[in-house]
Amino acid sequence: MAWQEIIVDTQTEAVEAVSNILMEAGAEGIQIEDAADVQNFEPNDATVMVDWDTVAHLETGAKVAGYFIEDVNLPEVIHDVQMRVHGLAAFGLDAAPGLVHTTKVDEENWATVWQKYYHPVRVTRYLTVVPKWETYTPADEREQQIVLDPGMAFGTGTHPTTRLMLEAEEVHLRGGEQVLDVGTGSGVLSIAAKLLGAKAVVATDIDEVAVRSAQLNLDLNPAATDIEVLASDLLNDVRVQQFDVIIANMLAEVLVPLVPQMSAFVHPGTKILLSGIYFDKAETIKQLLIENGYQVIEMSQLGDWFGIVAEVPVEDAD
Ligand SMILES: C[S@@+](CC[C@H](N)C(=O)[O-])C[C@H]1O[C@@H](n2cnc3c(N)ncnc32)[C@H](O)[C@@H]1O
Repeated sequence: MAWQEIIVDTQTEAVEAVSNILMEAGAEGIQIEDAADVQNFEPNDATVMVDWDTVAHLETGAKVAGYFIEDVNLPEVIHDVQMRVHGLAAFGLDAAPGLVHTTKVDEENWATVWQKYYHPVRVTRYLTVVPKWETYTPADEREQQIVLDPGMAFGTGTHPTTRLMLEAEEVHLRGGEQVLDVGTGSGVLSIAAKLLGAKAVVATDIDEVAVRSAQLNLDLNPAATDIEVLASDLLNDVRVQQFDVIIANMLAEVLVPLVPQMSAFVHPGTKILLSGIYFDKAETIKQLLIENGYQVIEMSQLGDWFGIVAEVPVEDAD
């Protein structure tokens, strides 16, 4: 059996909490390397003397590695682990630097590993995510299919943060909208927007792998026309225009600079659909929206994750 290794660079005091996070994320085993173990090492009668100059060890901090079975959805698990490690500060634990990385995954074999485990999922009332190698017959004529090759990008449609956004799109899109999808990942939310009647979509991602993966997924969906995918850090490379709907499923740390930047891209009535918000950041993002002139109209929760829908207020006609 092959294993995926997810490693968190952290501090001694956070080792136990990070180990718990990795176990809760599905790790089958944990390995800890802690500089403090070397510093506090006291040989006793039963210990052979260790010459630390000749043994590879950490000089500072700690590394916690979790071992996951090969079918794990790596981008989604990494995202979860990253969020929860960042969240430790709220409990007074210093987990810095809190970097999450993996041992190299062979991109060639990635999809083959997936195919055994990845099947159609009806994510919302009308939207079903179907892997590209499956032939699927919808249960009724209202059910729409988003065909995806999961590749290396985040967004198979089943992660709670993506589900919150798909549900929000289903509720708030009316048809004919110009949509901006920031941090498109696999492109899942852009494809959904088109299936729900959007006129055109601009989809961005900072990650070139995601940009390529989104483009490949658009090509699998006949409805995914008029979607422009571009590489951009937040909105830096997006041509200024006014969108009717802006969607972003990203960590709160990334939403914080995004919210003020959106002001140049909205008009009265523009809807903002945000997700990727871990529960302890929901109030911060809500207040940030209010400070930037938005009216928060909906907050939804799935497990530990929040979605927020806000709107640019429309002036009263009288
Ligand atoms: C949680 S995933 C969301 C993917 C997909 N939209 C979904 O809902 O499933 C967040 C995405 O945002 C992208 N991202 C992170 N920081 C970004 C930034 N500063 N600018 C643009 N995209 C960014 C990541 O590469 C990733 O693809």
